[in-house]
Parts: sequence; structure tokens; C-alpha cells
Amino acid sequence: MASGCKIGPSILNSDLASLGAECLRMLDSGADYLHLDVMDGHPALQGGQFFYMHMMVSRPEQWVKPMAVAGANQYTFHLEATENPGALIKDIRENGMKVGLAIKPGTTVEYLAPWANQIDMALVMTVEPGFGGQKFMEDMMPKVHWLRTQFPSLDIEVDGGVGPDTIHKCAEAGANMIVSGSAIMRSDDPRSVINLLRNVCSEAAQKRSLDR
Ligand SMILES: O=C(CO)[C@@H](O)[C@H](O)COP(=O)(O)O
Ligand SMILES: [Fe+2]
Repeated sequence: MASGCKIGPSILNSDLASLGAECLRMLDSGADYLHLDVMDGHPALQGGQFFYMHMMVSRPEQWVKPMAVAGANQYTFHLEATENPGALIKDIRENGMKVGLAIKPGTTVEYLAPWANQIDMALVMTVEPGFGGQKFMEDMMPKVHWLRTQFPSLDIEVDGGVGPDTIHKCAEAGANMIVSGSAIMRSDDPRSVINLLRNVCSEAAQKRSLDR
């Protein structure tokens, strides 16, 4: 089985002047992990035990060590950004982090499949990488469904436009790691949004296991 349903707020759109406080606010609201988006030219963060890095950078190889030193727990890179995914996976592991592998909307899931048994998590982007607040791309759900069918125990994350209106599609397709930025960060009650996302996801996972 995948590692259970987890909700990871993306703090890309939060007040960057008080990033530490925002991280604590999310953990206090029940977040399972923090999804930290890093783009070329943007600084990384220091320390922590829930830090899952989403590296939207052109040369992911160069940030492995700095992120490990900074205390990142998982390093997710984009398949499109490297010519040697195998070497990068090995390097991330040797630096003590879990491995996530992301694909952009235009990349078919067959490119990810050969690596699925070597990674901890597959990230199916549900928007073009870049910024928060974009519209959820429902047509990415067949990728999630295909991965869940082929790799029942793989952690599968969705990222982009996910919130109370779109979580059902993600959960039914088989995602178990849910990134949500605007929907959580802009809510007056982040705890209830996180709980709702987790409940929908858990119910779908339970139903899948009963159906098997
Ligand atoms: O990686 C990205 C954007 O490229 C995301 O992590 C977003 O920051 C999620 O924000 P919402 O789409 O949920 O507002
Ligand atoms: Fe992200």
C-alpha cells in the first residue's frame, strides 16, 4: 500500500517575509508535510523535518547536496530537466533523502514508468509548473489512474489547482499525496480544508482497497 493520505500545503503564494511562521501555522493546522517550491534563482530554506522539495529547476543535479545539508526530507525533480534520471536518483538517496519524480502536463506517463520502482513518489503536475492559483487540469487524471493501477504501492502526488472543488477527481483517480496552495493558504480555516482534503482522499483509498 502507498503510505496513506497526506496533505502538503504549498507555501509558494504565502507571505515570504514570514515563511517560518507560515510553515508553523500549517503544521499547527494539521499539515502532514510542507511542499516547498523552488525555482531557478530563488533561495532555499533552512532545516526542518517535513520539508518535501519540489525542484522546478533546470539543473536539478546541482541542488541535491545543498538541499540535503539544509535538512530537506524529500527531493522531487522533473523528469524533463535531466538527461540521467538514474544517476540523480542514486545521488539523492546517497544524500539521505527520499526521491520524488515529477512530470509536466505535456509528458506522458510512460516516460515515468521505467523509474517507478526506484522512486518513493511520483508527482503528476495538474498545472504547468510556475505559480500558484492556476486552474486544475482534470485531463491529467488518467495518468494518476494508470500509475495507481500499475504501481499500487507507489505514493502518487498531485500538484496544482487542488482544493475542495477538485479533490474528488484526484482521490478517485488514486492520488494519495495532495499538494494544495491557494485553497489552504487563502482560507480563514486552513485546518478544516486540510481535514476535508484528507477525508476525501482516505475514503477513496479505503474504497479501492475494499474493491480489490
Ligand atoms: O508547483 C506549484 C506551481 O508550479 C504548486 O505547488 C503551486 O504552488 C500550488 O498552488 P495551487 O495551484 O494549489 O494554488
Ligand atoms: Fe509544487
